[in-house]
Amino acid sequence: MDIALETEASARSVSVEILINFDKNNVLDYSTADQLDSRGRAEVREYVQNILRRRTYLDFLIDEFSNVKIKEMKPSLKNILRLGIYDMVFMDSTPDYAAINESVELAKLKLGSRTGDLTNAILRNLQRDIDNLPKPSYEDRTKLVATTFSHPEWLVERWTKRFGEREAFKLMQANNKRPVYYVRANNLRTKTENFKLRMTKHDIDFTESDWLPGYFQVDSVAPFISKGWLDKGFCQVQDIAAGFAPFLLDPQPGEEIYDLCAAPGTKSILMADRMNAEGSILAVDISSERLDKLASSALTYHAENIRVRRADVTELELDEADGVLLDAPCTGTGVLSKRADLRWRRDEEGLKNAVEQQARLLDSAAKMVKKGGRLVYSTCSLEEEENMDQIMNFLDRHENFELQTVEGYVPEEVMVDGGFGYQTFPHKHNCDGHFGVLLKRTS
Ligand SMILES: C[S@@+](CC[C@H](N)C(=O)[O-])C[C@H]1O[C@@H](n2cnc3c(N)ncnc32)[C@H](O)[C@@H]1O
Repeated sequence: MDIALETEASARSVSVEILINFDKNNVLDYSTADQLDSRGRAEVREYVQNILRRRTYLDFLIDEFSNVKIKEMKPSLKNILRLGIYDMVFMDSTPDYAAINESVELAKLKLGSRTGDLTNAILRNLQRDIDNLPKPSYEDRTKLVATTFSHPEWLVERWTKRFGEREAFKLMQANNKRPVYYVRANNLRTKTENFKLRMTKHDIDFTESDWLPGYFQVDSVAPFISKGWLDKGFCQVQDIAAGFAPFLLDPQPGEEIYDLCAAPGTKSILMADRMNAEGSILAVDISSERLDKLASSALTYHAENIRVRRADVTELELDEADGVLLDAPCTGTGVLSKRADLRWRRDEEGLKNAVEQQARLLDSAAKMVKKGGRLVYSTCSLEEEENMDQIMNFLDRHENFELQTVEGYVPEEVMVDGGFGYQTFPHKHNCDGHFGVLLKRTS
């Protein structure tokens, strides 16, 4: 076997392991991919996210072409078939015979020759109908849509009710596409103009955004990894909508800034850049593992004004700062293209818990803002309870805060609520879904 094929074969096998673990434990753990080279690791992430983006539809196809129902299948067979069918239906670059052979070999290796034969039979059945695949035809509309677009039924119901069916379809379609990527030039290590020249010199295609300075939409982040530009701190991979919250806080050189819920730190680094690393950023997070990543990034990016503190924000007492960013933990329904796993890990109960946790975090964050100071609240959620409803409830509890306009900080097309907040949507704005507001402490 040549090296490329060998890498692909092991990437398939590792992907299946990761998907089995996800089915069993609801945890997406890529550590088994560490044994592969960088290309193999990238392939594993692609495979896993692609399968998770299409999971319900793939399971529907398995049931259509197999005599053994998916409910009765072992997790390993289920995931080998999902991967094989994904390749055959969605990947033009993999010939069907190769997808079938690889899947059969993997099934034999993991489950024995009889399961290899079963895999072969199911995939060959599908291959015969590949140009005329069956479509889900359930009477239950929610189930039909959930299967077609591979989203959980609770989200289908919620979004259809809120946006109407046509727009909900567009949103789900956007979630099932390959994500859009942006890189941001880090001016603490290079200058945006030099970074542009560097990309041009290395024949990297990019589109400079006119939404925020220093952001470039790119096809893939692979060249930035392979050329070592992330390790050298020349640029960060950061969705442009994730950049809005730090721009809204607008930290100035010399100010005292708290980044609560800061890890892994992409927004802290951006703020350090905006402050020219002058003044102070205290980056707080409850997770030491994620804070370690933040501390190491701060070194890489020359963000010398960042200090880190491990703490639960709801129990933290600090002096009042000029500006506080609360980038709260949330359901993440705005990032389901990049984090396809989240759609299977979230439910209505999780949404309720997130809302309660965000309210507690907001109340604590409010205590750390000095009079006249700013508080930015942001999420990567599309859900109103986590976003503007959350802020309205906060304002009911805190009369000494008022909403400020976001005009002048973010592009007009993403402004909501008369300019008192921003919200991006994957199907409308060609980026992840993020929400944010700017609050001022008045007394
Ligand atoms: C949305 S992520 C933050 C992303 C980060 N701002 C960035 O841009 O890289 C939310 C973070 O909140 C942290 N977190 C959750 N509950 C917390 C708490 N009670 N106190 C402090 N951090 C908490 C999580 O560990 C997680 O790192």
